Amino acid sequence: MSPIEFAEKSSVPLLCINALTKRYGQERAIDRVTFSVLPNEVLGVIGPNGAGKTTLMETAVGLLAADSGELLWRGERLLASRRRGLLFYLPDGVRPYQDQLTAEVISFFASVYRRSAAEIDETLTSVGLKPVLHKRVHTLSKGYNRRLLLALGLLTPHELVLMDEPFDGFDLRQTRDIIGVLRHHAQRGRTFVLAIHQLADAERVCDRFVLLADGQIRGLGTLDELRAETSLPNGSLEDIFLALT
Ligand SMILES: Nc1ncnc2c1ncn2[C@@H]1O[C@H](COP(=O)(O)OP(=O)(O)OP(=O)(O)O)[C@@H](O)[C@H]1O
Repeated sequence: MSPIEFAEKSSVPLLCINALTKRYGQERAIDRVTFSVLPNEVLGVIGPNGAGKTTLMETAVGLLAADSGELLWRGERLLASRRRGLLFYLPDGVRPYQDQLTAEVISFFASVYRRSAAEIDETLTSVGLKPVLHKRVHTLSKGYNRRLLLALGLLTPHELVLMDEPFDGFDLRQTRDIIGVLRHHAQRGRTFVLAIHQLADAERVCDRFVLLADGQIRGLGTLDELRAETSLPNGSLEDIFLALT
């Protein structure tokens, strides 16, 4: 592919979310949310508790039915029936196959997606899961359960992986390691959408940000774009979020 073809291909959004709205009764948990996800980026959906991050992810992947709005995949309408094959979603706080050994869960997932022994080994090493392979999933600590979820996400072939609070349960050093893993996979062709409420973590891992409050987008762009928009040339993501909400 020539450099020009590559640039053109890269500038087509992988996913466009157009005016997505989801109500619970009278409450609009997300309200006409519109943004694009670019190939190979790490996009952060940032917002405080109750902002609508989980609802946005679950509506986008089709777990919840939207009240209105649509999704486009590489410019074409994406029906709910095709989403499972294109988008992989890692929810917050689930424990997959609780009674199984961690090694068995990994091995099952890897066989479904035909991963080689080398790919499995690399994934287990990168997320630091090897010390607990002999343990049953329900006995894993919160941080190790999170590592298991990350490993499962990385073993899938999906181009776009959405993760709800991927750093929850990690200390500073573990968060830094996992940020490195996600950035490495983004460089190799994966795209990530991460719902994060810790602004400092988000600032370190994400290329661009969707700032969400009360179900509505309050800001969208790179840190530099958001700094320019808020006239805060040296502002942190936290400063920007406070200025916009
Ligand atoms: N099943 C539900 N029924 C009714 N209201 C709901 C339901 N799930 C979420 N909500 C409401 O929708 C709004 C958005 O919630 P959501 O869980 O999407 O936010 P969030 O940003 O993911 O929050 P957190 O960071 O606390 O997980 C909140 O006001 C919440 O109370």
